[in-house]
Amino acid sequence: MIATSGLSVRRGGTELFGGLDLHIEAGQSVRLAGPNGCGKSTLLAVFAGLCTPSAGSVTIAGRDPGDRAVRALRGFLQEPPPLYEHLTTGEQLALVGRLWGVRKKALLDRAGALGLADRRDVLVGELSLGQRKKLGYVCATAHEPRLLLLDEPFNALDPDAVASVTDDLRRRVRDGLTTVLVSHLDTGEPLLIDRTIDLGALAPTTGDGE
Ligand SMILES: Nc1ncnc2c1ncn2[C@@H]1O[C@H](COP(=O)(O)OP(=O)(O)OP(=O)(O)O)[C@@H](O)[C@H]1O
Repeated sequence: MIATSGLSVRRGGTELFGGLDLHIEAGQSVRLAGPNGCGKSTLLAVFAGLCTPSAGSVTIAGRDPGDRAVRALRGFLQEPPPLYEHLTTGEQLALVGRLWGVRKKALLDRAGALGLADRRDVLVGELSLGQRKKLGYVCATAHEPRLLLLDEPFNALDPDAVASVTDDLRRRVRDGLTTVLVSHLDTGEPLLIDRTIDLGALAPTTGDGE
């Protein structure tokens, strides 16, 4: 599903990943680990087509990460989730549903199951951090992606929400979803992680700034 060859990314005067060769097979669940600043979010951004490598290459399902077809198979829960502050929760879901051809009701039901039922007519800008995270999760998974990039999906979630999101993810993983997860939180619940990649073990090199 994901392949990198000789991948390096220059950010903030630091060269990250040092020529990383990586293969993540379809259906695998991978956790990116390592200390603050080692490049976990940056690697997700590369997989999302939002950050261009300074060296090497990356493909998703054999294509460039920015390819249109890749966008349809990939979901990305960013930290923080990009949402429209001036839309209501219901309008945000309707917008995402329209983009992907998914019924608004189905998305409202999923949001309701995460405890957002009474937030439907509330502006996104007036949601709490945890509520935004839940909404971001529903949006990121609205089109039933085959690849899901997750940046701190459990941040700010209460224990019930952690359990609900974990259950949802486990179901998707069992159905063949490929996941790349960044999380500092040990939820205490196995997420069916096949492999942990320690980016901290790849020493960054410092040089001229970007
Ligand atoms: N927008 C940016 N512009 C310049 N440098 C950046 C930018 N975002 C991140 N960096 C730098 O890139 C490096 C990797 O950052 P990144 O956020 O990917 O690390 P991380 O492992 O996800 O960290 P954390 O665990 O704190 O979330 C850091 O040295 C950081 O300063």
